[in-house]
Amino acid sequence: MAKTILELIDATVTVNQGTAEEKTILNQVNLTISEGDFITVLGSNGAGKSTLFNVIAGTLMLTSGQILLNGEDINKMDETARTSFLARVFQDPKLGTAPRMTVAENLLLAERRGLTRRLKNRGLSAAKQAEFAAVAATMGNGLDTRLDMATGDLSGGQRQALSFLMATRRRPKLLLLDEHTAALDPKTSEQLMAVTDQRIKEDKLTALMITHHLEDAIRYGNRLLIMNDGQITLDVTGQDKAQLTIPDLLNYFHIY
Ligand SMILES: Nc1ncnc2c1ncn2[C@@H]1O[C@H](COP(=O)(O)OP(=O)(O)OP(=O)(O)O)[C@@H](O)[C@H]1O
Repeated sequence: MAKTILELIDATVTVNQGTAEEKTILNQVNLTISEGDFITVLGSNGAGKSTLFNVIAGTLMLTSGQILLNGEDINKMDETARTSFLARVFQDPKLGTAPRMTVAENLLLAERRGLTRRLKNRGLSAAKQAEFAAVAATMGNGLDTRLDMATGDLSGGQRQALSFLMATRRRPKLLLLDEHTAALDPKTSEQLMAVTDQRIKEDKLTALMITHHLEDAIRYGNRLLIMNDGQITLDVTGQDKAQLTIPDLLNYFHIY
């Protein structure tokens, strides 16, 4: 059996406590994530999907319940500390890359995050440049020919491909994809999705991906969650997931 990497136990977040706006936005969620899981996450607007990611990433603290990484309570670990094992890609291509730095410099930054200053300040060698060109070429969108271009001048698709490369460069133990293809045109979105799937499989990454594309949620990953009103209302894996159809999913949405 695959090893458990992350566990949420009765995870609850209540905002605006003690006021008229008090609301429980994550409601006693229990979730066990195994190493190598690729979990697609569906749910209507406001269902709590980003809240779930925020709790895992440490941008939101639990009001009650527990979050365990390899069995250790990390509820008090802040967002910065969690970047040692976790990376996140957002919907907006502008997040996650520094616009005035070149593509190669951004990649170098991602690779050296958390290292000592001496190592960080090492220049960009020809060998490194060649390595980055090879990595960027795997994205299949011309990013490899733009290594010296300021990131702010890239197309949205190229910039999002760079964000994805930066997030996966150091093989995070946990990868959170927060609608990372939603802002792209259909062809570019499909291309990034295929590369995402390939990278997750090849590097044996553990990943969660929020999406509103029902087709993608069924097609990719080994497990599918549906969230509604701060709770996980469907959690299917393996064959049960593979057999799901779009009408099945629509049916769940109508129920909730
Ligand atoms: N920090 C916060 N303070 C108050 N309310 C919040 C906070 N974060 C989220 N919410 C509320 O919690 C609910 C769930 O929000 P969340 O962003 O998790 O939904 P979502 O499923 O990601 O939706 P979408 O598909 O629209 O991105 C919403 O009603 C939202 O307004």
